[in-house]
Amino acid sequence: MELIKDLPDRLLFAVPKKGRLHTSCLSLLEGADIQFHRKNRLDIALVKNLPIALVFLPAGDIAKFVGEGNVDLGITGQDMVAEAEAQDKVTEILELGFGKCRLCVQVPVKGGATTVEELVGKRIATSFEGVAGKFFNEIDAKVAANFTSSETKSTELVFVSGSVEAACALGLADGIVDLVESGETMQAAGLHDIVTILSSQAVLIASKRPKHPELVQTITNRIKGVIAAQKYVYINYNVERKHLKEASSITPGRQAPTVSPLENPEWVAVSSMVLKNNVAQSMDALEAIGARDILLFAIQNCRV
Ligand SMILES: Nc1ncnc2c1ncn2[C@@H]1O[C@H](COP(=O)(O)OP(=O)(O)OP(=O)(O)O)[C@@H](O)[C@H]1O
Ligand SMILES: O=P(O)(O)OC[C@H]1O[C@H](OP(=O)(O)OP(=O)(O)O)[C@H](O)[C@@H]1O
Ligand SMILES: [Mg+2]
Repeated sequence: MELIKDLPDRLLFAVPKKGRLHTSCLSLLEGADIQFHRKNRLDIALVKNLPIALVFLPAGDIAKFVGEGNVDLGITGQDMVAEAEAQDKVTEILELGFGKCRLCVQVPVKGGATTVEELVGKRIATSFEGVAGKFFNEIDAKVAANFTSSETKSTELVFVSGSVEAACALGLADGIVDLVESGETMQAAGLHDIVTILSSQAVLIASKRPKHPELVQTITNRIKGVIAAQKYVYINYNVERKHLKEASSITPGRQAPTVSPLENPEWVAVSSMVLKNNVAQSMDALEAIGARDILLFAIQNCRV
């Protein structure tokens, strides 16, 4: 097959083929000008404008492929890296700011355990057998150490691949370990969280010895640019020269603000990058020192 023949010379970049991270990954690739056409049902797509092939894989398998060096680069959740026990086998290059969630121990609100220690010896449903197993092994050992009897209780893990929240209501488990973002699914199932095992977000990961290190750097720089462009906006305003010091402290920029002279020597034009989530406060503060014609621009892309 033509496509397979082309792969050895290309950097392989694994992205989630579906699910929560898929759409955000596609817009990241578009922002980084990584152009490809994915044929229907095909999980490999050659990039048209760079020597890269995208490999569409389940988010849960990506850390393993990157860790083993089968692919150079990947995007997945930090929870998946932990579950694959790949933290030491991959380099986490960049947090991507989406797919934010927490992996939590959850129990029924009514009549459930109030501490994780109370769950020792009981049944826990989860798709995160690795992380949850390690967590409860430690709790089991801690409880056993405080117990004089020689009998140690082990918490039983019950593997379920999805809809984990249903397990308690169905009588399959006494608690669960699963992801929480808004908390909507958990609340709808009559559960609440008693412990956060880990916090997670999507990350760009690379294998320890990538076959195409320069391309890894190029893609990293491009993705950094897209993320920075999403985080910042560009502000431009006029202010009296005598207020320039205050103005600069309101909008310091990443290095320093750009200051340009105006026809009126008592005034200057200032432009600067500002964090999007601070921008209303910055505009209020600028207005308060008499700045005029305050304009805000979206940044399409940048390198910082
Ligand atoms: N509700 C959520 N909010 C934010 N991020 C999430 C959420 N659920 C999952 N994630 C992140 O997305 C990753 C992939 O989860 P996703 O649900 O897409 O995979 P999956 O459960 O294997 O697939 P599917 O649910 O389609 O069967 C998770 O490992 C986690 O990092
Ligand atoms: O706190 P929330 O915003 O409600 O999100 C949490 C839910 O999202 C994920 O499920 P997903 O939609 O992937 O379904 P799944 O159980 O089939 O994996 C996760 O497993 C939780 O069930
Ligand atoms: Mg899911």
